[in-house]
Amino acid sequence: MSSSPQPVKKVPIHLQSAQNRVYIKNGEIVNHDKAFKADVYIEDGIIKFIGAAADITVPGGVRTIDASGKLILPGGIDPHTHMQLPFGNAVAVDDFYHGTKAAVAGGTTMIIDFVFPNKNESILEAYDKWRSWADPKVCCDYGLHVGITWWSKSVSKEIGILCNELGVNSFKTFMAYKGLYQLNDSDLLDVFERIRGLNAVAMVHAENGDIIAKNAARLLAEGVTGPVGHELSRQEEVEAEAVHRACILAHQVDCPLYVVHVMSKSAGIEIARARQRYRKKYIFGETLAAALGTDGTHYRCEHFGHAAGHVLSPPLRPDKTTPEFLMKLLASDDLQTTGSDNCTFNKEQKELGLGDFTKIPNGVNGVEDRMSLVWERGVHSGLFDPCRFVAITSTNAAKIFNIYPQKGTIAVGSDADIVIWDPQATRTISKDTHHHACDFNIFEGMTVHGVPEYVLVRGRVCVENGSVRVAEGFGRYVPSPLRPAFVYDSIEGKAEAEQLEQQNGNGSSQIAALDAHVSNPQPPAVMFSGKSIPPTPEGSRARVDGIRDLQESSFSISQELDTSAVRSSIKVKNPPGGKSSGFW
Ligand SMILES: NC(=O)NCCC(=O)O
Ligand SMILES: [Zn+2]
Ligand SMILES: [Zn+2]
Repeated sequence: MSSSPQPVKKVPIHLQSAQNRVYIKNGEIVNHDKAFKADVYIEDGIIKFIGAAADITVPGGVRTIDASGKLILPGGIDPHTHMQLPFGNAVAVDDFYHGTKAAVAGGTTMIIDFVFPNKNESILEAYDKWRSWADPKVCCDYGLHVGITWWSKSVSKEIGILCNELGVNSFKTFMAYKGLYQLNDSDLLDVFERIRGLNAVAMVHAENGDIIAKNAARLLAEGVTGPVGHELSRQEEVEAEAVHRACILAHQVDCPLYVVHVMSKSAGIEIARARQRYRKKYIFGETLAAALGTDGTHYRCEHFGHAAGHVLSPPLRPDKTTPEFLMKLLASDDLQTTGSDNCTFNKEQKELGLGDFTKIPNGVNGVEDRMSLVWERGVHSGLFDPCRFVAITSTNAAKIFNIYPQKGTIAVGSDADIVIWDPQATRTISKDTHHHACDFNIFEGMTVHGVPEYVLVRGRVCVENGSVRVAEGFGRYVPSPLRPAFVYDSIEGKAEAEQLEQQNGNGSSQIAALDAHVSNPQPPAVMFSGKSIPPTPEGSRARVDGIRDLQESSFSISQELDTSAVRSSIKVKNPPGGKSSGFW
């Protein structure tokens, strides 16, 4: 990270009115590629000037914010939310108002939500429905991915319309939720091929839905009905197998693939391996605030509400070293983004799954706490620097979904989505003080460093010293154009690279290179403001050991879990009478 000043031009700006005009002085700008001291001037929601105070004339009356000792960051982009999602018999309680208010309170200034069409529903109609829910309520800008929850010629045609006319460039497929959204391999191949043909981006929920359905039925029959059954039915090899298969399916048809919610070490390793195999092309991996900030031991809590409050898919892992392992994969660019999968249900809604874990509505909070959590566990703990923090909380998502540099950077001409970040301040997370509509917080009681002192959404000051003043409907829909250069430029160099490889006849050396990489990960250079933040030696060792363990005995972690001990400790409430119709 350099601290080089930007080249500056004298910009004579003479302002008549203070409206929509903000001047931020004395802060340190942190982008994904560099950090430097400079002032920022904003007009009508756009960054107009970055440079030294001496190079700008700011008249009185303009709103001035003194950012001395603070960092000026691009607002967070959460690429994975589900506001007011209908899921089974419940609707997520964070609607587009409460959800985006919570986002802004935590320093996230854009979300990308998911349209989930029902089976046989037109995906265009579903898109319109989501727009009609979101547009009047969003407090910050938003984009949409669309779920390919079923497959037909009409869906294929409508994908083209979404891409060419409606600003959607990313489509989520499901290898889980059998009988609901799950596609088979043949359909997945067709969907990936169609997406590739449009220069769009495929996304995948990678868990093997057939295995999950079988395991869930067996566990229920054995009397394991509580939330622990959720994780037992979909242990990490079930996730890793699907990640592996999805990467190969996508590669077969040359389609870029973004794997959402990577929740386990084994799945993370599969992404790292695929990225090595394909030379960083095709495959991108996202993990979640939940996976970085807590773990699956909560499923063993005997209070149903507490355990069910942590249920999401794929589940949190009971292995307590998983969060740090995933954080290190983010540090080494084996994973690229962090989302929240914010999809919140109240205790009463979670109780739909009393007596049958497959009926617990899936989802947790995270949109408000994602930024602070990643700061705490990534930067504050010394694993990576603030530039990498910006990359994995904002810039990489903007690049992958092709909204960069409008979003994801502090630059002249970019939207003024800005967070003034106090890296030393702390806050303690609680359901009693959060801005979500839900009555539970999976990070309850955690104290985190890194607090957004000010948050500007397109130039509008929405957070100021702890007070959150958002405007319902202020946010706008942000279209995502086709062919993200960040994704497609590298893919299109593929033929050349493969030719070279064939000439060198070095197929097997790829594996050797991968093994060298994963057993000897290179810690990133951690420099900030001229100070070196060394990665903890214990941490590095833990990562190496973790990867070696995984390599020595494939998927050993999930097998080690003593399920018989868990089963005998579960109280059976309302054993199910018949076949479950839960979320498989
Ligand atoms: N993740 C989760 O449990 N709920 C939301 C739906 C999904 O992302 O699969
Ligand atoms: Zn999913
Ligand atoms: Zn999700």
